[in-house]
Amino acid sequence: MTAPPTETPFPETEEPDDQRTAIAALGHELRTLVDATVTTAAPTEILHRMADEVRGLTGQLTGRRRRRAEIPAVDEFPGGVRMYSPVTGLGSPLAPPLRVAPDGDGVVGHCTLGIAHEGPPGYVHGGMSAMLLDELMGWACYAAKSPAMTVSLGMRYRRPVPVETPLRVHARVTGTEDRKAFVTGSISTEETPSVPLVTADAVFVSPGPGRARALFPST
Ligand SMILES: CCCCCCCCCCCCCC(=O)SCCNC(=O)CCNC(=O)[C@H](O)C(C)(C)COP(=O)(O)OP(=O)(O)OC[C@H]1O[C@@H](n2cnc3c(N)ncnc32)[C@H](O)[C@@H]1OP(=O)(O)O
Repeated sequence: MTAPPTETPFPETEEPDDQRTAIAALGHELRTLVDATVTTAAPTEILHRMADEVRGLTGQLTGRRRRRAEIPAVDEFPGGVRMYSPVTGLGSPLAPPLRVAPDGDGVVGHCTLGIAHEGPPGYVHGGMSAMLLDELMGWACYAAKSPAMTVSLGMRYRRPVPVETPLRVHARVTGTEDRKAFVTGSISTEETPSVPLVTADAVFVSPGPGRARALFPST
C-alpha cells in the first residue's frame, strides 16, 4: 500500500543531499513529461485520461514549502545551487537545465533545448535565449565577486538557434564601475562554438547593502 502523502514534503531530519537527489529525480521526470506532452500524437481520449491522472499526481504534492522570497533550505544563495531556478534548477520542469562551469575569465553553460522552448518551428524562442544569457551573465558577475542584478539587457539575434541541439553559452564581465558590471554573452552550438548565433550586452548592478536586505530579507 502507498504511504499517505505528508503535509511537509521535507521534514527537518532529512539531509539536504537526499532532498536534492529526490527533487532532481522528480524534476527530470517532469521535464520528460513536458517534452512528451508537447510532442505527442496520442489521441484525444488518452489526453483526457492523462489530464485526470496528472491531476491526481499533483494532488499528492501537498504542503507549501515557503513564503515569497524565502530561500529554500536546499539552496545556497547567492551564487550556489538553486534547485528550482527556471534556468539551472535540476528540480524545475521549466529549466533546460543549464549546467554552468568556470571558463577562463568568464563562465560557460551547456544545455539542449527541446520543442517546449520552440519559437519559430525548429528554432528556440528568442525569450529563452535571453533567459539563458541573462542567467549566465548573472553567474559571470558572481564569478567576478560582484553578485548583481540585471538593469539592462541588449540582445542581438544573428542566426536562429536550433532546438534539440547541444548548445554552448558563454558570459564574462568586461568592466566594472562602482557597483556596475558590464557583461557580454553569446550562444553557439557545441559543434561550431566559434560562430555566435545570439550575442548580448548587459549592465548589472550590485544592490547597495540596505537595498539588498530589503530585497532578500532571508539572506
Ligand atoms: C545580495 C545580492 C544578491 C544579488 C544576486 C542576484 C542573483 C540573481 C540570480 C540571477 C538571475 C539573472 C538576473 C536577473 O534576472 S535579475 C532580475 C531582473 N532585474 C531586476 O529585477 C533589477 C531591478 N532593479 C533594481 O531593483 C535596482 O535597480 C537595483 C537593486 C539593481 C539597484 O538599485 P540600487 O538602489 O541599489 O542602485 P541605484 O538605483 O542607485 O543604481 C546604482 C547605479 O546603477 C545605475 N543604473 C541603474 N539602472 C541602470 C541602467 N538601466 N543602465 C545603466 N545604469 C543603470 C544607476 O544610474 C547608478 O549609477 P550611478 O548613477 O551611481 O553612476
